[in-house]
Order: sequence, then C-alpha cells, then structure tokens
Amino acid sequence: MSTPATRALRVALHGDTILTHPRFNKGTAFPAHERKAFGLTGRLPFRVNTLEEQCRRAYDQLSTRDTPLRKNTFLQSLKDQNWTLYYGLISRHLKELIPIIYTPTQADAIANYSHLFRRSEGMFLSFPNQDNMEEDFLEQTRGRDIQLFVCSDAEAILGIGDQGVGGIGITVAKSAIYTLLGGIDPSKAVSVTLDVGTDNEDLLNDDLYVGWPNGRVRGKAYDKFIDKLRRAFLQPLVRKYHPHSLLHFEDFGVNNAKRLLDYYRDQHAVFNDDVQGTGAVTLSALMSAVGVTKSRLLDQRILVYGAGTAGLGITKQLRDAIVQIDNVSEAEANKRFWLHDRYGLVKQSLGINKIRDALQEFVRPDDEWEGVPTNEKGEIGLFETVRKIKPTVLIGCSTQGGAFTEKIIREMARGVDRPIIFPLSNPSRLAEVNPKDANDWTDGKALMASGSPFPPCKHPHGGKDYIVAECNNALIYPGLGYGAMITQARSLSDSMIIAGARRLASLSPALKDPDSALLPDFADARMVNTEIAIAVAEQAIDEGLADIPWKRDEVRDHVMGGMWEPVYPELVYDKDGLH
Ligand SMILES: NC(=O)c1ccc[n+]([C@@H]2O[C@H](COP(=O)([O-])OP(=O)(O)OC[C@H]3O[C@@H](n4cnc5c(N)ncnc54)[C@H](O)[C@@H]3O)[C@@H](O)[C@H]2O)c1
Ligand SMILES: O=C(O)C[C@H](O)C(=O)O
Ligand SMILES: [Mg+2]
Repeated sequence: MSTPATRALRVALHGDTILTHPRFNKGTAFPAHERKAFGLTGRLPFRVNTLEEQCRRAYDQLSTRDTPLRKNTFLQSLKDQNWTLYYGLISRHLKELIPIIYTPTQADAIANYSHLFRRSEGMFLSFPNQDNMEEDFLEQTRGRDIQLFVCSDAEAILGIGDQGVGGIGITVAKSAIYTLLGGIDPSKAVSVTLDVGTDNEDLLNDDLYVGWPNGRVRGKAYDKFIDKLRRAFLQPLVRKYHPHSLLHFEDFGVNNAKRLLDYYRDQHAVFNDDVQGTGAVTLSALMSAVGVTKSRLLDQRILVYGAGTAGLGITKQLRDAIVQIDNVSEAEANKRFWLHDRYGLVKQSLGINKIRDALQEFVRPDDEWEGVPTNEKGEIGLFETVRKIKPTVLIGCSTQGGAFTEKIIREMARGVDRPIIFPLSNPSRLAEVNPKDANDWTDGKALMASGSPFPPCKHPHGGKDYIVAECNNALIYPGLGYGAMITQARSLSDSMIIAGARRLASLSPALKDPDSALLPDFADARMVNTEIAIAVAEQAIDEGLADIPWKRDEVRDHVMGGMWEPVYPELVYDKDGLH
C-alpha cells in the first residue's frame, strides 16, 4: 500500500464527471496543469486553493448550520462531493466533528434517513431482490481491491432499535471512522445494508420511507436469505476476490449478532463490533480504573445491566481477561459477574425460557438470594442487587436512559470507596446515568466512562474537573481492524483483541495521574488506533495468523506507511485509468 501523497493516480474521467466524483474531485484545488488535462480550466474559478484554505471555507460554511443534525447533513453532502476535503476537514476538528458524523448525531440522521435522503451511498442488498444479489454485489466491487466490508441488518441500531434501510447510516459512519482513525483508504471500503424489512411502525406508515416497506423477515426466511448471502457473497466472491478483507458486522439483533460471528469466524477475518469492539474498549477502561483503585480485575464484583449483545460481549471479554491476566479458571472468573436484564437479576429460578442459552454460564444460584425482596413475579430489581452484592463496577448497556437512579448510585457509593460506573448506552439520551449526576451523588468519587461524549464534571469540593472517558468502541475497532488487515490475518483472534485492549489501556491518562480520564481523549484517537493496530499486527504475527512476507520488527513501518491520509494525490489523465 502507499499513501495518495506518494503516488500519482491515473484517471479516465473528464470534465463534469471528475468534478462530480467524490474520490477524485479536488474542486478549486485542481492545479492549473490538471485543470488543463481534465478539461476543467473553464469549469472552475481562476484561483487555485490549497486544501487548508478549502477546509477553512468549509468550516465557515459548517458553522452557519445551527443544529447538530443540520451540520451532519452538510457534512454528508460534502462527502458526496469531495472525500479528501471531507476527511481533511474532520481530521482538523476531530473532537468537535466526530459526535456530528457518529454517535450521538448520526442516530438522528439514521432515524430520519428517508426524509434527509439526497444521494445513496453504499450497497443495498434487499430481500425482494435476493435473486440478483450476486450481480448487485459485483456491480460495486468488480475489479476493486476491497479491504473492508461493514455490514448491518439494522435490527438494533445503537440504542434506537430497528431502523430498516436507514441502517446504512451506521455502516457508512463506522466506515468513515475506519478512515479517520484507522487510516483505511475509503475507496477500499464498502458499506452494506441488508434490507430485510422493518418492524418499526413509524417507518412502515411513512409513505416517504425508501426501504422495502414490509415487516422484518425472521426465522427460516431470514436464515435462507443469510445463507444465500453466504453462498453468493462470502464464499465465492469475498474469499475469491477479496480474501484478505475484513468483514465487520454492526448492530444486528441479539439473536443474530453472535450467531453470525460464530458461524463465520473460522472461515474469514470477521469482527462483531458490538460484541468484540465494545468488550475490548470496556476492558481497557476497566484495566485503567483498577489501576487507579490499585486492585486486580479478579477483585471486582461486576454488575452488567442489560444482557444483550453488548452486555454479553463485555461480560465475556472481561471474564476472558480475568482468566488470562489473573490466571484463574473460567468457572472461578464467572463468579465475579452479576447480569441484569428486563426481568431483573439473571438467576436460576427465572427458568430456562427466560434466559438465553448464551447467558447460562453467568446465571446466579438461588440460594445466594434468600431473604432478598422480589417483585410479585419473583424478580430482583437493580437496587436490591446493588445493596446485596456491593458491586465495585456497574456497567450499563440496557438502552434505558436514567436507569441508574440517585438511590441506586448512592447505595453503590455506600458499599465501595471508588465506584466504577460506565453508562455505555448510546445515543446520549439513553445513557443509564448522566455522569454529572453520578459525580454529584458519589461526592466526586466515581470513576466513569460513557458511551457517548459528555462534558467534564466539576469536583464537588473544588479542584480539577473530572474528564469522563468516552468508552466507545470507535476508540479501538479501527485499530483492531487495521491491524488484522495490514497483516492479512486469516482471522481476528481473541488474543489479537486482548493485545489491542492492553495497548489501549497502556495509553490511558489515568495511568500517570489517577485523577485523569480512564481512556485517551478522542482528539488523540488516530495516534491511539495506530498503536492498537501495531499491537494487533504483532500479535497476529506471533500467533502465526499473518499472511505477509515481512517480520515483526517491521510492523510499525508497515502500519504507519500504509495509512491513508486526506491529502490530494497527483492526478494524471489516462483513457485506460480509473473511473
Ligand atoms: N459504548 C459503546 O461502544 C457501545 C457499543 C455497543 C452498544 N452500545 C450501546 O449499548 C446499548 C445496548 O446495545 P446492544 O447492541 O447490546 O442492544 P441489545 O438490544 O442487544 O441489548 C439491550 C439489552 O438490554 C435489555 N434491557 C431492556 N430493558 C431493560 C431493563 N429495563 N433492565 C435491564 N435490561 C434491559 C434488553 O432486554 C437487551 O437484552 C445500546 O444503547 C448501544 O448503543 C454501546
Ligand atoms: O455506534 C456506536 O456509537 C457504538 C456502538 O457500536 C453502538 O451500537 O452503540
Ligand atoms: Mg453498534
């Protein structure tokens, strides 16, 4: 791989066709000789701008948009016009603009997809067109070197549920983050949405809805569709033409996320962000927090509220790390976890009908709960569990905004000196507790990390503000994915993920100063993901999963040298070139 800055691109487009092609368009930054070669001299105003000047102008235009959603729409249009300018602008204002193109604002853009629609981006594999799936796939990928597929069926978008075809919005946002933070060349990434209908009544009743207006396909018909996808897409096409690509699954429903991951894991480099990315970033934040409390992972009593895709992914990742780092058996490590779902504590007497198979190893025995008050259905509420087990760690991934009430947080703070509290549900309004409140209710003692960005908290007794770490999988997945891609890894193993999480934890500001944030700032996210990619690539080589001719001590050079950057490449007209 080489960066655009170092290699001229040969392009077969001319006139308007190059000006409307977001990959090659430079707008007013086309230099005079390229204007001449591509027939643009009379199509552009005289003055040639630098990318820096274009970014300044675009930032001024953006600033006139008065709501986050309007800014999001503006940036989407900019991306449709000129990738280099889009990524160049966001890179220059990373911390300010990531929340606009990603969580929380992208949730609103997704929910309003059909109304904001201007121009399509990505690949739509729709249930009614399934017989044409192979051709639809080839149309967009033929002859291309694809390194990344980001794929969603939109059943569980962020915490806002089934969003039908609007789910394309999460795959393009995740892809853009791969480019910004992981250096993936955007021309080598494809966002895919599987439109299998929706059960979202608002969408179904909306005559402007642009997806397939049908109830969500489930059961055998869904499995058949996925099977077709597998036969048409993964086996002959992806493996044949893009054998080293990474297949990233995002925001599938709880019943499909883990199943798909397990199914594909041995066949290709696959990654489920909600399970593995979330597990990894939460592990890093927790490693950092136990560094502050000077304890071990094994010493924690961990309460996970919301035992869905993310909740179980986090639990297993933390459990596996305890086994690996503190050297105990899985059964021993499992005892450190208490899971809650909509039916309260996950305990034996709920019966197997309520508890998903995947949760079985974390079911708590009934005799532990004798004498603890229950509701009329025999369920144990969050407050009762907190009072009984005195958790050191409380993690929220329930989509229930405000579920960590004052009473619950104060009870937790009574049982432990430095409560570790991670409200991870997105977007911001679904956070289980506003970190500012948790800070006040714990007298500034809580160690916190949240799924979406929140402002720093004032210390109740003066002193330094507490920076709430953003514990979002975007802080780690671009590096995990890029580390796998650059080494052409045959799979993305658990040890590669743990290596990435450990590297992330080692970069935490709290390591040096216990009053600082538990994770690095998003302003540094590109550097952080580069380091993560290096750790992952080294681990892939150590494990024998890499398929590259170079050695471990060359990893850093390859990782850094292979990263795409938003810089205009030199363009040369060639009738047989790219188009
Ligand atoms: N910070 C991150 O990086 C990150 C990553 C992934 C997911 N998330 C967030 O986590 C949330 C969950 O995502 P998911 O993909 O796991 O969704 P999911 O639907 O698979 O899981 C949500 C779980 O919460 C449970 N739940 C619902 N109401 C509850 C209640 N009152 N009490 C306890 N549990 C309840 C549901 O039954 C379900 O099991 C979302 O808001 C998502 O944005 C954050
Ligand atoms: O998309 C995010 O912001 C993180 C995560 O994947 C989620 O589903 O919330
Ligand atoms: Mg997600």
